[in-house]
Amino acid sequence: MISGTGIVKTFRQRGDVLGKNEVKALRGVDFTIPEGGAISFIGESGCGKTTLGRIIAGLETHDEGEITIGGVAMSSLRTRAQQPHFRRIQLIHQDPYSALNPTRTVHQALHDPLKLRARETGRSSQWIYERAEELLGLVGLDPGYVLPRYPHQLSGGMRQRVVIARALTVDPDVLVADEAVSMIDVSLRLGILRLLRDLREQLGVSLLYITHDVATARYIGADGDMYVIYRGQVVESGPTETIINQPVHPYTQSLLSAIPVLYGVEQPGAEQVTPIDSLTTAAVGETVDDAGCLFAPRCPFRTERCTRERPVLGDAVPALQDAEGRVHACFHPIERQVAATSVQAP
Ligand SMILES: Nc1ncnc2c1ncn2[C@@H]1O[C@H](COP(=O)(O)OP(=O)(O)OP(=O)(O)O)[C@@H](O)[C@H]1O
Repeated sequence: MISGTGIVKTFRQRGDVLGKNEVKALRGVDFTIPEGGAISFIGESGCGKTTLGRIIAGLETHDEGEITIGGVAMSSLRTRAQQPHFRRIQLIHQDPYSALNPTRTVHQALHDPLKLRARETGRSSQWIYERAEELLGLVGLDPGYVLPRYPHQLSGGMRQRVVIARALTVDPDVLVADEAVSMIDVSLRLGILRLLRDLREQLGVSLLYITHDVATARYIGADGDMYVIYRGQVVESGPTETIINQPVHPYTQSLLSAIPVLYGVEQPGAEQVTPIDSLTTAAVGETVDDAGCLFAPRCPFRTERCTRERPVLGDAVPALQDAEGRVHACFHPIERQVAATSVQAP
């Protein structure tokens, strides 16, 4: 199990002593990735989800908080000693082309990490070749075809499968998929999502799925938890199906109201919330950063209290965690029917 508590990250520009241009990317985030489970971080661009994914994968430092991997608190270790722990968490980037070295064939891309793995586990060089073929087979590629090829000779979907195969060379416990299908041709996306789900089933690897897209998050982690992030704060979290079917935070409701219609003729629930995208960014700029709910300037249900006080996840009214296992940071949590519902075609 991997967990994080109170993760804070602020980006500061060099020389910005007064912190005038600092960006509060994460404001005290808690999360748990259960063994073999699938969770998702969801939110609009800039909310901090990529930064959180990078911190979890050990690719970015954080200012406050603790990451615990398999019961070991990372703050108790020196950077070098943290590396084998973070290696158990592999990040899959959204752009498979930039993730692969264009001057190296697939064979070369897999050979180096496998050679290291062979050394660690006392295996032969023959094993390296066999394992490369096995991993490519596992991600649905024909080793004979892809091994001698360079990234540019493969489709976007194939490249992403190679990136996933490379991540698997170290036998990870967790795959962090950051918008893993957003730069892939639409027709190939479902195949990659299905592959991630299959890998979880076959290998028992946990998935952390980072996205702005509710539908794919649901596909990947319907049985896991969803964390809705707004401006660096988790505003609602809990079982994915509960969050999608009975969201209580107005931001989650806005995200869900904005889901495109998927099947046949559908209409949004009667209580649809104004999709936040239709609000101006000027409204966002009105947020007073040190007080009040971060979502208040865009919230159609805000009250005077919301502009004065900041609700904390789990502390807000009512009690800590409701019967559905969901926590939220809102003073006025009300279930609203916002997701699209099926209606009869005329
Ligand atoms: N290296 C950096 N230096 C300064 N600011 C950064 C840096 N990385 C991220 N940020 C800022 O931190 C905030 C969170 O960024 P992050 O990339 O984590 O968001 P995101 O939700 O993943 O967005 P996207 O989906 O667009 O990648 C943003 O305001 C971003 O501009």
